[in-house]
Amino acid sequence: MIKKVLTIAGSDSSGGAGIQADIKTITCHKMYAMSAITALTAQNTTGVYGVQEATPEFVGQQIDCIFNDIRPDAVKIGMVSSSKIIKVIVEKLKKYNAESIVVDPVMVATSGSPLLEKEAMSTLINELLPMGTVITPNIPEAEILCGFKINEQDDMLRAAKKIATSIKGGVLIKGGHFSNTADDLLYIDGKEVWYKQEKIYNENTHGTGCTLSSAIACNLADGYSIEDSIRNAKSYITGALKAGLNLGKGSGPLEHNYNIKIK
Ligand SMILES: Nc1ncnc2c1ncn2[C@@H]1O[C@H](COP(=O)(O)OP(=O)(O)O)[C@@H](O)[C@H]1O
Ligand SMILES: Cc1ncc(COP(=O)(O)O)c(N)n1
Repeated sequence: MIKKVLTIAGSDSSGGAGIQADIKTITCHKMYAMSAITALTAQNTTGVYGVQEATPEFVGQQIDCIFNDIRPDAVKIGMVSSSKIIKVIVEKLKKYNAESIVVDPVMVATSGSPLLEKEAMSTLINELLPMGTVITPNIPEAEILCGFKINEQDDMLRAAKKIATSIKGGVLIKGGHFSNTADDLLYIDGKEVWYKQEKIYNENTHGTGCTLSSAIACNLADGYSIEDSIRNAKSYITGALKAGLNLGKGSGPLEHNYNIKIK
């Protein structure tokens, strides 16, 4: 039976991040993708130029339609922007007992544009992150969550341990923002697991976080453990970066379908 994966996130008009990256990733994993859109962004590889939020009621209505008809095997959550939207997502995920939830605490786009309202930060931290089977902050997001600067890998471990005190699930700190390495760290059940990867010299990293979190959700839907899901997802993102797609005037998108052979 085909696995079904839901993404709750924002739309990226340029197709590299957000809902579009998620649907491409899920489809490339040969799974069935569904979406609840939290916001429309007018965005391209150079920046975010406009945001039109969905109402919280409409976000809730989309989630109801999905769960009342085609129950997802895993859920990925990306851009959530406002406190009211986060609250409705939390309420619905609890109502439907959603499982295998990957929360990517999206705060700022790769281009530097904010994607989360300031007032929503505490709701994100106190209500949404604790629902995650695994959460996937990048270095700047992890710094906000732990309250100190992360300059090296020892700091990543200290940060993960601190963040894990208020989260039941796994904490994956992504190391893509370091200059020499792209090693990610999972901290789960008091154990650290490193996913080592040398840096690929490709400036086109628009949508890497969205893609990784969706790929983790796909692997969870397939029944892999959290540890193995991240290992497989890391291998997928590395391949998508290595494929070397070069589109747009700024930080371009990934080649999601690098491993698909139809023609
Ligand atoms: N240049 C790179 N080379 C190899 N892996 C990378 C590179 N940039 C990002 N990654 C990987 O992509 C994933 C997303 O990480 P990151 O870019 O840190 O997150 P975000 O997109 O949320 O800022 C991580 O697995 C990270 O290690
Ligand atoms: C709608 C939307 N959601 C998320 C991101 C973050 O993208 P990245 O994966 O590069 O951190 C984005 N740029 N746009």
